Amino acid sequence: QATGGATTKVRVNGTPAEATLSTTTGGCPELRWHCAGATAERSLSLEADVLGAVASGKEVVVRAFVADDAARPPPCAKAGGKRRRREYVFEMADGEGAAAAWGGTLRGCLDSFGRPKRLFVLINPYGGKRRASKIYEAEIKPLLEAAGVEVTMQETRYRGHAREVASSLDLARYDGIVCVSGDGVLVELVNGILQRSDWEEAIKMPIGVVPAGTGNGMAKSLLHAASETCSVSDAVFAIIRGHSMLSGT
Ligand SMILES: Nc1ncnc2c1ncn2[C@@H]1O[C@H](COP(=O)(O)OP(=O)(O)OP(=O)(O)O)[C@@H](O)[C@H]1O
Repeated sequence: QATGGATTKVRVNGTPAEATLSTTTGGCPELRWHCAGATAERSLSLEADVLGAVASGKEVVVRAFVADDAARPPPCAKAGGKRRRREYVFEMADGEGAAAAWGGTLRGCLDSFGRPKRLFVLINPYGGKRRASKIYEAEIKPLLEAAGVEVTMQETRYRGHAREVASSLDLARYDGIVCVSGDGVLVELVNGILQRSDWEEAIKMPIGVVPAGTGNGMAKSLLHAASETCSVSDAVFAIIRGHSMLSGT
């Protein structure tokens, strides 16, 4: 709040720039900067583009998930193209105090979005083309780490295992459950939850699905409803941003 709208001299990944962190305007807070000599202003929407942010010394490192053409007209325009992880290092001309203030404001904004912090991830290594475990290591884990999500991972070892896990999982330890699978494991998970004596409370647990099966009908329709394409990284990013199957968002 204290830094809302103020323009500050920075270096962004080494290039001198003027940057603004606006948190006071209505709509989604955003980070905008204009590099010396550049024509276009660049912007990141905290809600739609940013995974996490940390201040360290006089730097603020912002981890984002954006399309290559990150220069977009503000505010919060949807990026075209495939998103990938990018890191922006803002070195504050005003030093450590300014970096700490920005870091605090960014974290405060990100925290206010109600994103999940602790996820239980269930992976079916035998679903679809049997690539779920590789997909997890290569694409899912790095994104969740960049977003600072604490993950407990469990691979299903046999048919019916997901149902068993869901029927006895200590749900208080998690903000959500994610299936890296097709529809079969997802159905088992829901059935396991419905089998619990506390099912009426337990069924409120947010559930997400990352497509790693054959048909992936559920992942496709959920991502379509959220105007996202059906890719692993889009599904993970939707989960990081707090979209889940049961909330219907
Ligand atoms: N370790 C395992 N060994 C054998 N079968 C398993 C194992 N883990 C889960 N399963 C079973 O695999 C079945 C299919 O899984 P899943 O839905 O993930 O993939 P899929 O059938 O390829 O995808 P879709 O359902 O989207 O077409 C599930 O019903 C589940 O019971």
